[in-house]
Amino acid sequence: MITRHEAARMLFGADRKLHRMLQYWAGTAIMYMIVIGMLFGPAALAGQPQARAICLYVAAGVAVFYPLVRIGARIGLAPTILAGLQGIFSISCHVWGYSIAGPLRGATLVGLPVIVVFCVFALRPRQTLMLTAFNLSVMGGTMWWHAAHDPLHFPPAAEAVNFVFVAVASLAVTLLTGEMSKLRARLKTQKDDLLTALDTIRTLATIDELTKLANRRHMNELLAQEERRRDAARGPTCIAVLDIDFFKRINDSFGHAAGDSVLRDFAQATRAELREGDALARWGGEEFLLMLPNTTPANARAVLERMRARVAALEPCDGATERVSFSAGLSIWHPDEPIAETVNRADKALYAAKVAGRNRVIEA
Ligand SMILES: Nc1nc2c(ncn2[C@@H]2O[C@H](COP(=O)(O)OP(=O)(O)OP(=O)(O)O)[C@@H](O)[C@H]2O)c(=O)[nH]1
Repeated sequence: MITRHEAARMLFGADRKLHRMLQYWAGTAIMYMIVIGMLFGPAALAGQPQARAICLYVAAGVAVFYPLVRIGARIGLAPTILAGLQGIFSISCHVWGYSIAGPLRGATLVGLPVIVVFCVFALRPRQTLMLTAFNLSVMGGTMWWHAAHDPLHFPPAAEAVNFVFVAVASLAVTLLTGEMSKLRARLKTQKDDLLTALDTIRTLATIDELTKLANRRHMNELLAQEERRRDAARGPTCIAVLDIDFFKRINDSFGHAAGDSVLRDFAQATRAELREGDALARWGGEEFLLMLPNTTPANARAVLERMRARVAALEPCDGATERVSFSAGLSIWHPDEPIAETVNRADKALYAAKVAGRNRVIEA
């Protein structure tokens, strides 16, 4: 059986924008049904041709707009065009209804300002004003024509008063909805600005500015995530701490800017060896933390050796003869051990690699 949610999805589509447009369509369809049904339903049922014709016209119009909205969304038809067409259709219904509703015609005038309200989300304030001007000129022309040709049923004084009322109401609604549109546009700009700011904050909170690798805070989150995911069925997780050798010498001999450049090149070279799911972060000054999930120590060592080869191939800084190298301590995470302890062991292994002469990987 189809659930309510599935039925709504079938009728209004999955896309949020289309969903909203079709909801508006449904809103107007219900409004037409109520207004036209009340004004002309009984007469149409009694076989009165004018009443039947307007009921059919409205039903056909409503039916045509449903596929038009759906197709329009697919082919990228501007919502302005659709809203304009629906506005014009609605005006024609009102004018026709006004002409044939007899003493009940005043009721159709109430609907005129409502047209503007329904179009406000798709039209810009100037377009809404144009629609209102069109609306009032067509309705005003109709009233004038009837008053001139059938003053008995359309007394000129009453028509003039009706027109003034509908014009005042329509203009007031237009101005108000115009203000609403401006407010919406301002809110949208503010929302976009906030999203951009949020994006920047997120980047600043997770990325190291110099190397563009994950920063220490983000790496801690990834480690905690890995710890929570602890899954015996998966392969082991390896952790390595990498440290550039004699980095202070680079700084001291060639300046801080050269040191920064080495850090950037180092990050780019080592990152090139990562698979999806691996993580490399700047852990501190010239120290980096590598997490390789689902990787055996032998494979982790192979990754580190490839990184070492890439780093060794980097051009030394201007004036330097020695190439950049790094030392690393590697440890495997035992699932019964806190992951921070695995990092500690890798750190100790790194120290051992430094003591043993640097430019090497030592396993904890
Ligand atoms: N250029 C630059 N240098 C940094 C940055 N962060 C830390 N450093 C420097 O990195 C150097 C690290 O020096 P040490 O801890 O003595 O290590 P090392 O010279 O690499 O010696 P070993 O690790 O024992 O091989 C210090 O001089 C820090 O000032 C940075 O962002 N940019």
